[in-house]
Amino acid sequence: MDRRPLPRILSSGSASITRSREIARTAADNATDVLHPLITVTRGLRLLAGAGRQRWAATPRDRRGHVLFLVAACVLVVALIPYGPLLALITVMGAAAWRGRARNPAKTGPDETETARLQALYEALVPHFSVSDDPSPLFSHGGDWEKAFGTSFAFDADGRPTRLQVNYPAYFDDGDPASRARVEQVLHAKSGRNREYHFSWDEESNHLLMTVLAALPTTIAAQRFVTAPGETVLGFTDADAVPRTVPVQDGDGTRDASPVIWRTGARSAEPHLLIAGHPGSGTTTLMRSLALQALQHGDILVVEGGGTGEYGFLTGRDGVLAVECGLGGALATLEWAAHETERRLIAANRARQAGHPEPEDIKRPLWILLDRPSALGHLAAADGRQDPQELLQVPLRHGRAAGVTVVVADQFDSLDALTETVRTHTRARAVLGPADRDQVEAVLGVQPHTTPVTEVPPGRGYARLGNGPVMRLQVPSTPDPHDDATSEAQRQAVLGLLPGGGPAEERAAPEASPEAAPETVDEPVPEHLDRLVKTPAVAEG
Ligand SMILES: Nc1ncnc2c1ncn2[C@@H]1O[C@H](COP(=O)(O)OP(=O)(O)OP(=O)(O)O)[C@@H](O)[C@H]1O
Repeated sequence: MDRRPLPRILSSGSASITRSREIARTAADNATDVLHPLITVTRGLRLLAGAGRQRWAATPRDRRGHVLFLVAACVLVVALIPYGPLLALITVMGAAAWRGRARNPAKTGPDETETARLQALYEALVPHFSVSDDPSPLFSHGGDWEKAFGTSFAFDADGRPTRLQVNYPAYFDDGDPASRARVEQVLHAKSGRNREYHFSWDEESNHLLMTVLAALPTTIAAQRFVTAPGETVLGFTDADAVPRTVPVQDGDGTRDASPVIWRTGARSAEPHLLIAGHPGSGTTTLMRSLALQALQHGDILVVEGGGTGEYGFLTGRDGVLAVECGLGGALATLEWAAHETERRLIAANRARQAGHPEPEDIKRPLWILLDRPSALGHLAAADGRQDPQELLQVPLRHGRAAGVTVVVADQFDSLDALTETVRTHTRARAVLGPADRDQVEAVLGVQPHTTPVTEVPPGRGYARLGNGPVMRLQVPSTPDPHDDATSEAQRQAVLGLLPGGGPAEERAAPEASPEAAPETVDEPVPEHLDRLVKTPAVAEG
C-alpha cells in the first residue's frame, strides 16, 4: 500500500512555522522591554496595596477611626498645597517602582558551564548505570542528562555542583557497597576534589542524592558543657546527625551546637573508647578534653606512652590519681586499677547480697586514660616485662559494672599492637585527622558516610558509638596549658576547668583522694595500691 503524503502544513510548512515562532518571540521580547517600567510599577503598586491591606487588617478596630482621620487629613493637606497631587503621584510611583523591582531575577535553569558539567557527570556515570541489553537506557553515551538528573541540582559560585540528585535504573546493584563506592568515587572526582561529599542512597525510589557538606566549625574551645552525669562530649557534629543540642560559648557569643555525646557507666552499651589517628591529628587533645570532663564527677589515672609530658598540667590536681609516663609506674598504676575494679565489683556484690544500696566509695567513676600504650608495650617487650595492656583486661571486661571507664588512644600504624581485649571492649570509636576510607573502616567497622578529605584541621574526624551511625566529629580545642604555643587566654580557660587544687609544686604533701583510698574495703591494702596511694601523682621521666 502506498504511503499517504503528509499534509502540506506538516511537511513544507515547518520552516514557515519556525519563522513565525521566532517573529512572535522577538515581538514578545521587545514588548516586554518597552513595557518593563510599567510592569515594575504595576507590580510595586500591587505589593504596596497588599502591604496596606495587611496593615489595615492588623490595626485594632477601635483605632481604625484615628487612622482614617489621619489619612484623610494627609489627603486634604496634599490636595491644598501647590503641586501637592502631582508630587504625591510622583512619590507613589517612585515607591511602587522601588518596591516592584525584581531583586533576584529568578534563575530558570543551568547556564552553559553548568550544563557542560552536568553532561560530563552524566557521561562519566554511563558505564556504571547501563547494560547493553536495556531497550530504553536512562544512561547512554550522548543521552539526555535531564532524564537522569531532573531539576534537582545546585552549583556554588565556582560552578561546581553542591547538590545533585541522580535517578538510576532499578537494575543497578545499590545494595553492593563496592558498586556504590565506584559511583561515589566518580561523582566525587568529577564534582571537584577536596570537598566533603555526603551520599544518600534511596533504594526504594532508585535515587542517589549527593550533597557537599560545609566544614564543621573549629571555633568551639574547651568549656563546661551542659551534660548530665555519665555523659561526655566527644566533640561536635552535623545538626541532623544527633537529636539534641547544647548551648556553647563560641567566640564572643553563645549558640546551640550538636554534640556527640558518649554515655559511660553501668547502663552504657559502649563503656570504653578507642581513639585512632596519625601523629598530630589531635588524639592527645581529645584525651585532655575527656580528662577535664571526667574530673567533674570522677577520678582519673593517666598513662602516657609517648612520654611527651602533655598531661603534666594534671599532675597533683584534685581527682588526678596518677600521671605516669614510665613503664614501671604505668604497670603499677594499671595493676592498682585492675585491683580497684575488682574491689568495686566485690563491694557492689556484697551490698547487693545484703540488700544495701551501693556503698558511697564505689560510686565515683574512675577513668583510665591510656595514650599510646603500644609504645609502652614495645618497651616492656624489650625489657622482658608484662605489656601494660594486659592489665587492662579486668577494667575493660568488668569496668562497666564497677564504674570504671577505659580510653585508649593510639596511632594508625600501631593499631596492630593493641590486644584483642582492647579491640573487643572499646565499642565507642573515634578516628581523627586525615584518613582514607579503609583506615576509617578499620577503626569504625564501616566505611565513612562522607568522602574523607585530605586536608583537615586537627581534631577533625569521625565517631561511632557501638553499631550506631558514623558521625562527623570536631573535637573542642583543648590545648596543653604548659605548651609555649598556647595563648594566655586558652591556658586560663583550660586551667579554669580543673577542679580545685593547684599544681603539685604548689601543694603541700599530696594525698590520694578519699575515693581512691582502699581503707574502706575489708581486705588488706595490696602493696602496689599502698604505693600508689602514698604517691598519687608519680611521673617517671
Ligand atoms: N580540636 C582541636 N582544635 C584545635 N587545635 C587542635 C585540636 N586538636 C589538636 N590541635 C592542635 O594540633 C596539634 C597536635 O595536637 P595533639 O598533640 O593533640 O595531636 P596528637 O594526635 O596527640 O599528636 P602527637 O601524638 O604527635 O602529640 C597541637 O598543636 C594542638 O593544639
